[in-house]
Amino acid sequence: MLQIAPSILSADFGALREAVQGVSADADLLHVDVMDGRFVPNITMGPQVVEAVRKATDLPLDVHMMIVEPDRYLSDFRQAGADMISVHVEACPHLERTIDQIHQLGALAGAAINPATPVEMLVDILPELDYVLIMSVNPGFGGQKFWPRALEKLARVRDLRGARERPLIEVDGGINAETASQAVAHGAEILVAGSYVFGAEDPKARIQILRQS
Ligand SMILES: O=C(CO)[C@@H](O)[C@H](O)COP(=O)(O)O
Ligand SMILES: [Fe+2]
Repeated sequence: MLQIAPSILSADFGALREAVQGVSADADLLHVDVMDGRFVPNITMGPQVVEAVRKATDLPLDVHMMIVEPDRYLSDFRQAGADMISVHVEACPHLERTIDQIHQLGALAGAAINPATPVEMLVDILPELDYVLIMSVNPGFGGQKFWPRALEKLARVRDLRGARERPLIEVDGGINAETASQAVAHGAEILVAGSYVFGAEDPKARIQILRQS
């Protein structure tokens, strides 16, 4: 079943609780973008914000760590309420150990990859992953244009997975009604959408449109 994960990066931070509660009945997950100004050229939120969001909703929290040395913060984010944690392959020299740590903390573990990183980097770790996050923009900011070659990458992960049910395939960046349909046709099972959902007057309606992809 297709899962829709609104990204709070594009929500009104002055009214974050209301924004989160406004989508809680319609979304499947809530996506939280953690950026450190080093792995990506932007700084966003830390465990305190995750804790606040945790109190505002029962939705599973999907925390996307765009930081260097994510191992140092896994436990803090888990304690703050993260249910799913993805780390970037490009930031993890010992990815297997990092994925194992996420599992030991009791969360689902995902590996995220930038547009320029081939999905084949994941071949040997694939059976240990709960999900793969394919970036369809260069990470760092919301509101960017979908990178069409991400579609081939989605299809390649689906091929690599073969007959197994896991890892689930998540796509993140530039998702709207049109790109959502294309992504789903190429294997996406979790759609992250920030500006398309929270930039709209009626975020719930946008979630319903994505669900029809
Ligand atoms: O991880 C990121 C950006 O680095 C995303 O999760 C964005 O929040 C998606 O925003 P839109 O492209 O949907 O506006
Ligand atoms: Fe993200």
